[in-house]
Amino acid sequence: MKTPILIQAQNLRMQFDQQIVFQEVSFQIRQGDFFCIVGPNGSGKTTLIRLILGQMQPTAGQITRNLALDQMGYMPQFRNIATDYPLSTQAFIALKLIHNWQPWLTKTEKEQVATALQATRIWDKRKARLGRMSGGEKQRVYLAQAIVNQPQLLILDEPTASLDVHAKFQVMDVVQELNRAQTTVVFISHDPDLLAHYGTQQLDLTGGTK
Ligand SMILES: Nc1ncnc2c1ncn2[C@@H]1O[C@H](COP(=O)(O)OP(=O)(O)OP(=O)(O)O)[C@@H](O)[C@H]1O
Repeated sequence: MKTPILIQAQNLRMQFDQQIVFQEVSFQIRQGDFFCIVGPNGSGKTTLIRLILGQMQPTAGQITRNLALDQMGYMPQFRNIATDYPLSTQAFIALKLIHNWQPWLTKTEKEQVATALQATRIWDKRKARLGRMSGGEKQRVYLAQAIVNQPQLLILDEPTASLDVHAKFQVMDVVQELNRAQTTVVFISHDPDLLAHYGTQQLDLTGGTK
């Protein structure tokens, strides 16, 4: 039996001034998918993610979300962080949960941070300063922040692009475990090995302007 549709896109067209980035793009993302978006630089992968996240509206076409915006977690492309960045790993992950009206964590929220630290296998580094961690560890911290409120849909924009082979598979193993535990994954990558190994669906934006 097919699982429920979380995202449905019909005939999407995206244009900035005279530049058509893509058009006639249609797809469905179902619960449990490991949905890969591929295409060369500038083909509109990040733009498509911004449409899914509701941060932009398409020039034409329709995108329907059958889940709330706060049910989506997003890990952007690699951001390096200065070595003197003052926050610990766990404090950085908790930033996602801090509310202006209550600037401390509840017991449940502390448990959510602990769960995210364990799921991404950085529990032992929870008190380490983020700025001093390796590239692969930082990526797992960003991943932990993206999953701390247990989103139904997790969107990853080239999560392994800057990593060596070992660190790459450490990140991907965590993502695969999350997917097996029913988190739907949307995954942008240029890495054919990863796409073949983990992907269950693929949307190719190559030549999307035609
Ligand atoms: N807000 C914007 N205003 C104008 N042009 C934009 C805007 N956002 C994206 N673009 C343009 O849309 C095109 C697609 O950009 P996008 O970042 O989505 O591509 P991408 O496939 O993610 O690229 P990469 O693989 O290099 O990350 C680019 O030419 C970019 O300059």
